Amino acid sequence: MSPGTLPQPAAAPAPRNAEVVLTLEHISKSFGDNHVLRDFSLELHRGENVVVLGKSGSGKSVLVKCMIGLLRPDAGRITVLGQDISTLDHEEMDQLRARLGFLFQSNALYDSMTVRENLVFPLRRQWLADRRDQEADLVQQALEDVGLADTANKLPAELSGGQRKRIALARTLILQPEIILYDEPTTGLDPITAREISALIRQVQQKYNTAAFIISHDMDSVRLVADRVALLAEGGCYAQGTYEELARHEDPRVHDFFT
Ligand SMILES: Nc1ncnc2c1ncn2[C@@H]1O[C@H](COP(=O)(O)OP(=O)(O)OP(=O)(O)O)[C@@H](O)[C@H]1O
Repeated sequence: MSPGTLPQPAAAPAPRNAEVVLTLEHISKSFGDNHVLRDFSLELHRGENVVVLGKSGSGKSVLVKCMIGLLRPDAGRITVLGQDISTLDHEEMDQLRARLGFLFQSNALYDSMTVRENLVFPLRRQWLADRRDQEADLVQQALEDVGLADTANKLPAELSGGQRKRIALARTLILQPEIILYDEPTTGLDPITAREISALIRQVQQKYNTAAFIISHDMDSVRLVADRVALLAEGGCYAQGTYEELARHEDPRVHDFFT
């Protein structure tokens, strides 16, 4: 790559006809007089990366918390992998969450555990007992997927910020999630490392055909990872389209994000 040349987005799959794996229908959520979500609707397809953009305080985290059952919307329906989450009991919700992957901004790695111990930790769930005898292979595969095959015996403190982000992603991948929720995956990383993480998000999508719901403010990353961008404003899905479509949008509320 010559200096100053921007990396081009990887060729995206054509997910529009693919199965819908997550549906948010007419979601509303208020805290007292603060009407955070108002009639928000969005669909996510298998194999598709959707980025949700929105100003600080617009309700992105509230939306994610509703999706994973940590907050109950006041109105609307959320269907994840074919299940209306309002009908699930605690255990059913837990089992559904195990089919989702989360990559938190903080990485949420255990500092006192080695990389291997961090990776096997999520496999210790009761209903995943059948995968326990494959632990070593699963750890190896997940570390290879993120390009860090030789770090199994290291502690998180011995790794760089970008490497810790990769290990956090490996820990998510070990559960073979069908949908991955990324919360600002490149925040706090330098621009080169941020691009490497964006490329990795694309590689994971292409290898496993996972769907991803990504919250990001990093427009370089948004351009690289998004098949579709949805703008959360005034509590609703204010606009959606490809990165290029929204960047050309006439409404300054939309294209201001891209300038
Ligand atoms: N548990 C809660 N109780 C009361 N208000 C809440 C609660 N959670 C979120 N809010 C309010 O909802 C609004 C949206 O918050 P949210 O954290 O979803 O924003 P965000 O878009 O994720 O912002 P940022 O980009 O800064 O992380 C804010 O006004 C916040 O104060």
